[in-house]
Amino acid sequence: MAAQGATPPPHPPVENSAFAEYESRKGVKHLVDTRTDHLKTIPRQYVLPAALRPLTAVSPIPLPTVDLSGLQGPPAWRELTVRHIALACQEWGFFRIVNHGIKESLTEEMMRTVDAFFSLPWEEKAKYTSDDVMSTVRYGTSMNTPKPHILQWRDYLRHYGHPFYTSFHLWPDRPQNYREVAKEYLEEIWKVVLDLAGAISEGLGLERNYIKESLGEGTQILAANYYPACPQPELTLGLSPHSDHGGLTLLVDNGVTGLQVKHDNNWVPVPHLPGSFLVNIGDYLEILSNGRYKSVEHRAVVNKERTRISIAAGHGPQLSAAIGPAETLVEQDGGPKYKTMTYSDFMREQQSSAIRGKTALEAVLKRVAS
Ligand SMILES: O=C(O)CCC(=O)C(=O)O
Ligand SMILES: [Fe+2]
Repeated sequence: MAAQGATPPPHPPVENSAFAEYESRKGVKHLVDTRTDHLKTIPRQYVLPAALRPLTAVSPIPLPTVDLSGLQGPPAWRELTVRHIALACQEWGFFRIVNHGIKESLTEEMMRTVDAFFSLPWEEKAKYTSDDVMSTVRYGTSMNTPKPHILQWRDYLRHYGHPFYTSFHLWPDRPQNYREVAKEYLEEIWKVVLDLAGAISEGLGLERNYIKESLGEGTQILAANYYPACPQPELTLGLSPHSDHGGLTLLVDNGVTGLQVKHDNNWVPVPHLPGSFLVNIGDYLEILSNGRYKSVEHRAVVNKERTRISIAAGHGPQLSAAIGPAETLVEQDGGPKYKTMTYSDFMREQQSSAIRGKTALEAVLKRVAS
């Protein structure tokens, strides 16, 4: 019992008595939709300790914006674009691309289709739940791991993309056009990723095809995130700080801001820019570049008014590939900074952790040091 006269708690008590473990597995959209009394406070399972709450963002600082059409231009223009990308990778690890060739109408259709998927009855989406973090198609809530953790205000759909023969037949078949739209979208994204891979290889002083060859058949993973409006956004997060395990992630949202990027130890909010994609460096490229480029921590905050949807497409090599630093860079640096391991082992480790940040990558670094 609280002592009389004690300081009141910093936020109103959370009305969560009926919110059982089983209910939380149904996710935040289900929680918000089924509360006819209008949820005013969030269940305590979502309340972060004070130190981890999203209070510390600084004002937006413009991210580098790269005009990708330069990669198709005359050699001097291409060279400038390659340098622009290299600088953005070095300084930020996060940048915007414009004139990337993906039709805005396709991105909008993909966004509507994803929205329609999340709007399906919970029982339909539940067909895709799985405790296996490597599952080909997976619908869930909070973080990817089934390990106990403070819950996050996020539902997600995650599945493999290119090469499509491994998973296409297992993707959601509702809404009816999901497979068709998602395939077209992911195919277009894959082309842009190959263009970027060529430019990034050159920027690192490697052959233009270096990253493309290292990707091989590749592993493309789509993560669609659904963050409903939240009555107490200051107490929780949509997605906790993490880096992406792949090399390059292409990200779009539905125009509702919420992404924050860690830059110079500050959380910087990233505003929406219509028609652009955000690109970020993930762990595989940090490893391949022997640490010249760093994967960047980012997180998603939620808000009181509007549902936010984001679609991230991550790209790494095929699962069986050994990931390690490029030989040429290792020679220049006098040794590898990361141990080589298979991409699937790395991904499993990263996706299983309930404390994210860059823990999986740090584990790889430690193995080299010891
Ligand atoms: O919602 C966002 O903006 C971030 C999503 C994200 O980081 C991810 O899915 O890996
Ligand atoms: Fe991410």
